[in-house]
Amino acid sequence: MIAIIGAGRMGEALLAGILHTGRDAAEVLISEAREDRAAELCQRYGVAAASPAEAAARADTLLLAVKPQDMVAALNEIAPALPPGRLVISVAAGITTAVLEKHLPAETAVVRAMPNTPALVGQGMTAIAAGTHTLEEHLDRAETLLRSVGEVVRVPEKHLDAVTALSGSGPAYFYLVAEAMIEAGVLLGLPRPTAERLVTQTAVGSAAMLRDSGDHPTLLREAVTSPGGTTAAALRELERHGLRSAFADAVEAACRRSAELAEG
Ligand SMILES: NC(=O)C1=CN([C@@H]2O[C@H](COP(=O)(O)OP(=O)(O)OC[C@H]3O[C@@H](n4cnc5c(N)ncnc54)[C@H](OP(=O)(O)O)[C@@H]3O)[C@@H](O)[C@H]2O)C=CC1
Ligand SMILES: O=C(O)[C@@H]1CCC=N1
Repeated sequence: MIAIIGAGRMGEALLAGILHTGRDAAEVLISEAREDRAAELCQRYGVAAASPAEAAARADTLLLAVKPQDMVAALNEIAPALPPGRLVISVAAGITTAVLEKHLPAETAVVRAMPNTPALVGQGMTAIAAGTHTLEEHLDRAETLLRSVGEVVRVPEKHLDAVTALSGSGPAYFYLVAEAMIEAGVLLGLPRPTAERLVTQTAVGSAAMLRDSGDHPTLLREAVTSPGGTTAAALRELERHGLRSAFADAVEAACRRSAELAEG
């Protein structure tokens, strides 16, 4: 039995992804603070709801997806009901395995994970790191579970704030670029639905090339950039507006914020 504690946006993405891979809904519990949200998800996905303590007592694997600011309160709710031998996976930004272990019974196996919302469609990217009492078997279990919603990599925990800044928050950066491109198309007089369709399929096609061609992004970009052509004119403007340093600063800010969230 798996329990998802905190079924907000990320919790739902993981829930949908896990069920999509054929796991029986009777084997999944959700625990969600907002009752109307819990009822809606139970109806949509056919899972049952439980209190955090009941979920802790019944599930072998607990997936904690509450906001970092709510994590200690959630840990305090589940800790008294958690039998030995359970696996606790947290997806909260910034919350270290040391914090998780401090608020759980001694020797609890914890895994800190950083997924992203494309898990909802089975295209997530998750990085995982082990806690002090986490055995290979626990990491394998976490990896198998999270692989049901996309790709998984193992990283040392010291890299998880950077991972959070890059792939955890990353979908938002791509969506912002998509929004900006759609607006630029509308500015040039394209009907909005046409601009949306052009940008969406361009994003999908570019992502497929990035993943499947085996070529570095630089090579792919160069292949689009004809000498003296339109792309070179556009890229010069993006460089002039500091796109690369904007990304460097943005990702650094996200990494710093992730580290701050650990401090509560
Ligand atoms: N959104 C994303 O793309 C990603 C998010 N994450 C991490 O996932 C976590 C959740 O983020 P997100 O889904 O965006 O946030 P949400 O606020 O959408 O979801 C969290 C949910 O948990 C509920 N909740 C709070 N406390 C408890 C509790 N004790 N027991 C049960 N439910 C509780 C909240 O209710 P209420 O609103 O009433 O507080 C809310 O519905 C965060 O820690 C975030 O860092 C990780 C990777 C990506
Ligand atoms: O914005 C956040 O804090 C969370 C963590 C990564 C993505 N969303």
